[in-house]
Amino acid sequence: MMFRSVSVGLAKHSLNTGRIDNLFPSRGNIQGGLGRTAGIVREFFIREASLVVEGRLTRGLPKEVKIVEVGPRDGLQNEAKLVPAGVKIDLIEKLADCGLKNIEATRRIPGITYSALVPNMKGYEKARALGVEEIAVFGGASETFSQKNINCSVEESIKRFSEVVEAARKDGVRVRGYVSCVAGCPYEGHISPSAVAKVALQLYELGCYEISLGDTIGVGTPGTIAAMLQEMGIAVVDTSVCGLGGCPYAKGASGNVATEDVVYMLHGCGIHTGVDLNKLIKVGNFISKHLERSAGSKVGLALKSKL
Ligand SMILES: CC(C)(COP(=O)([O-])OP(=O)([O-])OC[C@H]1O[C@@H](n2cnc3c(N)ncnc32)[C@H](O)[C@@H]1OP(=O)([O-])[O-])[C@@H](O)C(=O)NCCC(=O)NCCSC(=O)C[C@@](C)(O)CC(=O)[O-]
Repeated sequence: MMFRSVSVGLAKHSLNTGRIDNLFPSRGNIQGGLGRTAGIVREFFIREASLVVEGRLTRGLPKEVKIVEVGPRDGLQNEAKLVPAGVKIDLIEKLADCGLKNIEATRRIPGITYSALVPNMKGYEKARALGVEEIAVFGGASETFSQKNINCSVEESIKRFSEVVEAARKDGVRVRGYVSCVAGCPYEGHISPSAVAKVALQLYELGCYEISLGDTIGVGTPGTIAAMLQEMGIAVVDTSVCGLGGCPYAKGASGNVATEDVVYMLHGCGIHTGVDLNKLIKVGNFISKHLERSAGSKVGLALKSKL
């Protein structure tokens, strides 16, 4: 079995420039006249660019990555300020216009796959009534988180999902499976890779076409993620515009990795996403303005004044 999707933690940590800097020792090519920070940043980009050209940085990486944009659902679910339906619809349409082809939401535009989160048959019936073509069932690798999030044990959740997946199969609806707390739980702490593998396998065997492994509270490191995954080669990443979101049932959830930052990093590594970064940054500004907060993406902040 190959898990093709990892959300949040792995991407978050691979964006950490400290770690990247440690990997590539300085070649001392800072241009004179630049300030210290600008010099370091410039040096980093020069080094990164030359490594991309040499192929050392990108060897073994996929040519293309599918981004699953979760901003309109996960991103807004924890907002104190009510986001009117009109703003949500605008957000979804603007995200689609950036080239994002997979968006977690319930607004439909031809050619875009919209998915809705479904915990049980009642949720499935509501999603079907809205005409969604894809749903996601969401379980957890931690018993306590499962109880807090969906009010049942992990075992009971799998029973509920089996009914949902069976109904979806009959209706020709695709089902994605989420496993939360794969790198740690806010209530139980360490979660063993075998607990993650067990739930992931159950979801896969039920018929989920893709399993999204969520580091719900953002505690994973390359070390913990590598211990969990036997096969790497991940080419699907869940992200949220502006880094919005976080599960309200996971205390300490630190939000999601920002779509803008992931797209920037992937493009910088020569990996195709089909997403227009400039447009995406504008969408980030649009929703940040509405939520009255500064952009949650580093790239959004850095490039804001240039657009
Ligand atoms: C799952 C339930 C509904 C179980 O809730 P429950 O109380 O165990 O359900 P129940 O079957 O006993 O029913 C109780 C009442 O809820 C109603 N009900 C039952 N089901 C539904 C439904 N689907 N839609 C609307 N209403 C529903 C049902 O009809 C009944 O209403 P009453 O008859 O008493 O008036 C509840 O625990 C719940 O709503 N949990 C919230 C889950 C949630 O939204 N979590 C956040 C998203 S998960 C996340 O963010 C993590 C993720 C996915 O992003 C990945 C990651 O980062 O890790």
